[in-house]
Formats: sequence, structure tokens, C-alpha cells
Amino acid sequence: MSKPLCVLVGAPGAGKSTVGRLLAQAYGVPFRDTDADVEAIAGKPISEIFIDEGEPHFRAMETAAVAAALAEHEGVLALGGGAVLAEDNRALLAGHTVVYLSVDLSDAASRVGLGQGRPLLNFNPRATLRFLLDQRRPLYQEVAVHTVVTDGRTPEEITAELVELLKG
Ligand SMILES: Nc1ncnc2c1ncn2[C@@H]1O[C@H](COP(=O)(O)OP(=O)(O)OP(=O)(O)O)[C@@H](O)[C@H]1O
Ligand SMILES: O=C(O)C1=C[C@@H](O)[C@@H](O)[C@H](O)C1
Ligand SMILES: [Mg+2]
Repeated sequence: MSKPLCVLVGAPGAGKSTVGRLLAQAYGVPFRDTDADVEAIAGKPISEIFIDEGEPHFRAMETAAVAAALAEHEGVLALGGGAVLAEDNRALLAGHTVVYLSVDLSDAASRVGLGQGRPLLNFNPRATLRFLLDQRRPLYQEVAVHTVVTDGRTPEEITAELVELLKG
């Protein structure tokens, strides 16, 4: 069975999609993002899935997308910010090279702005982020093999650290 080179987890605004693309370019491997996989299967943006079918339906699609990507993908994989909430997903991550991109409240809030395209952050993004970060920090730490702090650093600096880390 194939295995991703690296699986990125972290909160909204951690930079999983941004850094994931740069890391994949650095290695010359494909990049995959479970959020994009879910959108492709549903044929609509995640924000519309939340409106039309609700969050539980999105979470079920996400679990299927995580399982498929972990089994098929050999490049860099970014997971949705809430993928670690499901125990099934955390179990699937065992044995994978999972990197937690950590971000504090102030950097996350400035990166996501008004939360456009992120249905959980549509109302009061800063307060919601504060809650999400506190709720999920232990879950990201549980699944991660490495943690990379992203606060105050550019995506290029973070990618360079990841390349060094993955050599080891
Ligand atoms: N290290 C960084 N410094 C400054 N801005 C960043 C950094 N990383 C990402 N960004 C910016 O923050 C925003 C969110 O980044 P990105 O979409 O990669 O986050 P994400 O972790 O994939 O979030 P989500 O869980 O919502 O998919 C983007 O506008 C991106 O350009
Ligand atoms: O943090 C979350 O729960 C989410 C993050 C995004 O990546 C998407 O998966 C979706 O908007 C939910
Ligand atoms: Mg993303």
C-alpha cells in the first residue's frame, strides 16, 4: 500500500494548503487536499455542503476522503482543519508521517480574515477560532509525529523547515 510523504494537520489558517503545495513542489510530488476531494465529489463548495446537507454529512464525506487519500496518495496530503475531531480519522493516521502546523489565535485570525469560504467561521471568526484552537490542540498533538510552529513565519520558511525535518 502506498503512503503519503507527509500529512499536514492544523487549524484553519495554519497554512496546510499553502505550505502543502510548496512542500509538494519542493519534492516534485503531487499535492492533495481532502477539502478539495470532498468538494470534487459533492460538486460544490464546502460552504454549500454545510448549508444544503449539514455538517454531519460533510464530516462523513471527509472521513471517506481521508481514508481514500491515505490509502492512495504518495505525495503531500493536507487534511481539513477539523479532520482530527473524528476518532476514526485519528486511528487512520497511525503510522503516517503527520506534521502539525501550529498557529496561535492572533496569526490564525489575521490569516482567515472574515472567514469567507469557511462555514464554521462565518459568525465571529475570532471567537470561534479561540474555541477551535483550544478544543483541537490536544487532538493535533495526539496524531502528530512532528510539530512546526508557523506564527510570524513565511510559508517558504516553514516549507524549508519541513524539508529538513523530513530528511531525518
Ligand atoms: N505562514 C503564513 N504567513 C502568512 N500568511 C499565511 C501563512 N500560511 C498561510 N497564509 C495565508 O493564510 C490563509 C490561510 O491559509 P491556508 O488556506 O493555507 O490554511 P489552511 O490551513 O489550509 O486552512 P483550512 O483549514 O481552512 O483549509 C491564506 O490566505 C494563506 O495565503
Ligand atoms: O476546521 C474545520 O472544521 C474546517 C476546516 C476546513 O479545512 C474545512 O474542512 C471545513 O471548512 C471545516
Ligand atoms: Mg486548506
